[in-house]
Amino acid sequence: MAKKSLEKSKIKILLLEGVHQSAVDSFLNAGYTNIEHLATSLDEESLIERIRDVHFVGLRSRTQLTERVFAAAEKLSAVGCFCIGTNQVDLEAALSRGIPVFNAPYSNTRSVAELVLAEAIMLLRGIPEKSARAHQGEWLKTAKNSHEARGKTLGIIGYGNIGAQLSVLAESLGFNVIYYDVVTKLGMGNASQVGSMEELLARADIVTLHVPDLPSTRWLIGKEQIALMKDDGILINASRGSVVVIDDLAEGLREGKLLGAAIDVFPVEPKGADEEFTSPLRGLHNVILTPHIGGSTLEAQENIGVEVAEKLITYSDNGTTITSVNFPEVALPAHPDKHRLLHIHDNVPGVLSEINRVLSENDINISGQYLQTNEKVGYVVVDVDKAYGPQALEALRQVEHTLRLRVLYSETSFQD
Ligand SMILES: NC(=O)c1ccc[n+]([C@@H]2O[C@H](COP(=O)([O-])OP(=O)(O)OC[C@H]3O[C@@H](n4cnc5c(N)ncnc54)[C@H](O)[C@@H]3O)[C@@H](O)[C@H]2O)c1
Ligand SMILES: O=C(O)CC[C@@H](O)C(=O)O
Repeated sequence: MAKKSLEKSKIKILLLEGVHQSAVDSFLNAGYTNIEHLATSLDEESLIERIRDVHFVGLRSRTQLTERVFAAAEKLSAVGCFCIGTNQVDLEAALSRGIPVFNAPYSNTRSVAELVLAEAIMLLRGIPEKSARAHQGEWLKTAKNSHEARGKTLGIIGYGNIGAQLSVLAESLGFNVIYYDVVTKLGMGNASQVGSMEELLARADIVTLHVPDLPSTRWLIGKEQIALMKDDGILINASRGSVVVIDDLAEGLREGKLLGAAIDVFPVEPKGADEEFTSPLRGLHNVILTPHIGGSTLEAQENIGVEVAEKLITYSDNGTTITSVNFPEVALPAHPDKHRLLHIHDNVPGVLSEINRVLSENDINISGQYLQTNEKVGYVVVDVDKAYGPQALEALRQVEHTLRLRVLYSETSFQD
């Protein structure tokens, strides 16, 4: 049989938004040399043009991978989000085309936790206003509204990877930590879970948000919730811009209900450095505004680059989908001297037996078979140890409900 593998140098990788060089190096070290590395994101139209011949795309939080983009991405095999959040990707559109999406769930969590802790202390001391005044030549030397962190109550909403890590750091500084999560979770150290968000809002001196962007977390904190917070409370949001009603927060700050706030994420964020950032929070004293940089440290970005590139490389070379956020997860062994067929299909009864019928009719011997499904998609991986003709692959593609068939030649991957 003629060798069908696409040379790795022909597999096109598009990396957007200044993904760290460590990602590029990982691809190069794995033999993938056809890499386009852009410092910015692309708008939908530009992306539609650029993505047509791309096999793997890497992005951060700014690039929107919409249904229209996926429809144009005929060769796309997988998506790498070089960050935690995946709300910028239409995961359903990806899944319905048999495209797994990967992210980096841990690599920047420490960076966010450190920033939030620093902001909590700065806000407790009124530093944003004092610093701004000093820059203007004023000397605001006062202890008014200035507090130690020791003994204050930090309320964490969303006790996941970031929330739990913050909890440990905060306790070591003397904060009492309480948290609210929709899932019952064991607290780190002496931190204790409270039964409702309302209870947390009423008890915490500082409320910090670490929930994902979900329909249930949209506008979680608005006028009503701010009213429940302590007078002179502090609100920190480094999760997603859709979680806080910014106009309500601005009102709470202007009216003096809240002592301060630190906001890293916004309902609408500038697409790039040349677009003006607008927000009703601009100009308010004791408010720290940061341009979505909670996870933007060199350490985190370098680790993320390696982590996500490795996931894409492993999927390309071997078919493994472990930790994909939208796809059935399969951990696969190496496949020396075997061809590996990756069959992705709608999860309906009968597809597996149909695949095996085609293999049997084409006299293809199966040396290993793996199957995993989620509610929408089935992922069948078959290692075969016998040469086969193009008609067998075509017959597999013709199996009803097939979304995609990829073939990995023994050592190199073949994109189809
Ligand atoms: N600012 C940044 O640069 C930056 C960097 C990294 C992550 N993030 C964002 O931070 C957030 C948290 O990330 P993570 O890695 O800790 O996520 P995670 O998935 O590990 O934890 C989220 C937690 O929120 C809980 N949760 C879900 N809905 C909830 C609700 N309605 N009320 C209370 N708890 C709820 C979940 O049960 C989970 O424990 C995400 O939105 C992520 O995108 C932002
Ligand atoms: O790096 C980014 O653009 C996103 C950072 C953060 O929001 C994440 O989801 O990890």
